[in-house]
Amino acid sequence: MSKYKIAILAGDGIGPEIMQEGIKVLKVIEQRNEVEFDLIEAPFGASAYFSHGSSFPEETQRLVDLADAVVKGPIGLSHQESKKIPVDQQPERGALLPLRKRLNTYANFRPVYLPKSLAHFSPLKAEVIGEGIDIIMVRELVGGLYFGAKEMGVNDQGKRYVREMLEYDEDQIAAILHEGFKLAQSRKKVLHNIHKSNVLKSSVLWNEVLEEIAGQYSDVTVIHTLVDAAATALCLNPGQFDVMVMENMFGDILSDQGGGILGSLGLMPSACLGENGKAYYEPSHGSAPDIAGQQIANPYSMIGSMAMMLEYSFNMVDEARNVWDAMQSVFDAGYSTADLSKPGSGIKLLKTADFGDKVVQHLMANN
Ligand SMILES: NC(=O)c1ccc[n+]([C@@H]2O[C@H](COP(=O)([O-])OP(=O)(O)OC[C@H]3O[C@@H](n4cnc5c(N)ncnc54)[C@H](O)[C@@H]3O)[C@@H](O)[C@H]2O)c1
Ligand SMILES: CC(C)[C@H](C(=O)O)[C@@H](O)C(=O)O
Ligand SMILES: [Mg+2]
Repeated sequence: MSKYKIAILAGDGIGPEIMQEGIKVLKVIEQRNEVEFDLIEAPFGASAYFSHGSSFPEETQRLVDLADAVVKGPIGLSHQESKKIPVDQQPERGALLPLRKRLNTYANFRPVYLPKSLAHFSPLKAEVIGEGIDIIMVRELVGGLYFGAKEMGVNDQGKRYVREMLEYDEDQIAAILHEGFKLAQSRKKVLHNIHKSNVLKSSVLWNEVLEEIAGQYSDVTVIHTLVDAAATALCLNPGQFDVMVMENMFGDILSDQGGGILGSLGLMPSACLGENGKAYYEPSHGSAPDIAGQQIANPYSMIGSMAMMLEYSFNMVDEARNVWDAMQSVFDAGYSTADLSKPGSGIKLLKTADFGDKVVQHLMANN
């Protein structure tokens, strides 16, 4: 019997609601495999700030250090509410970025997936979706603008100013590019390198490093695309992309655009991987304060993140596949949550918990 300790950080907004559905799925996986999941909940995010005085309390820090994997719901407050917390202690700066740094999860895999049969979820025309969308965005997660030196103050002319640095060294760049190349090798052997070397020196170094290591992956074709052009191409012809590799900020923005072309951020799971098995799993989206507490959020992103954990942290590849298939079966049967079931769409509406229940039913049926 394998035993795994999983830190459960439910987070804010819709976090607890969608986490609940992911846990339902893990319980099923546990029942039918020689595996035991020790699920340990811990405070994290704005809710933790209010209850414990810190958005990443020490007890949670200790837990993520010893856990075999961490699953995390989205954190954060609405723009207005966030003013109740001092800027540096807000959960994005005070919890999420420190979690990424602590586990050194430099490689963030964000699948953007929509089979042809679900093209009606997308705001794009069926002919634009073509044979479907099947992209994995590989985002560098512990460098760049997010973690560079920052300074704010008043300059010699008495003007307030800010300076934040986009910093990378060659090892950080090589590490994420290797991830992109290896993934491309296991898929269509095409790597879209997303950059902005016409302006940013960071992209010039990025591309230099890419040229240096590309020889190790001679079976992979590299296609260079400027990030702004990539944004357009994602809307006009998403089918041209397979593996896209990019720095932190580009990946943040393009992955949300990925959710847009699918039809909902609720379809965006992700895996954040580091060295020596360190990993955490989270939806790509935020805490959705506009719909929190109403049981209308789509838990696909959270359940999908758990499927990625089964595959990457526990090597339970078949069960991960079963989870994806079960979610697909719910959609194929004509159901979805409110984000994808607009009035008149003909799609039968499910509450958050009902979606989780249906996934469980399909999983059990596929035993
Ligand atoms: N990794 C994270 O924890 C993370 C990621 C992004 C944003 N945030 C934080 O979340 C807060 C809200 O940010 P935002 O409103 O800009 O973005 P958001 O991703 O929370 O929401 C954007 C839109 O997508 C919808 N949406 C998101 N997830 C959904 C789901 N599972 N099902 C159905 N609809 C869904 C929301 O209702 C909203 O209309 C902010 O505090 C932000 O900093 C956290
Ligand atoms: C909340 C925020 C810090 C985070 C990011 O920008 O990385 C989020 O938008 C994401 O995409 O995970
Ligand atoms: Mg984002």
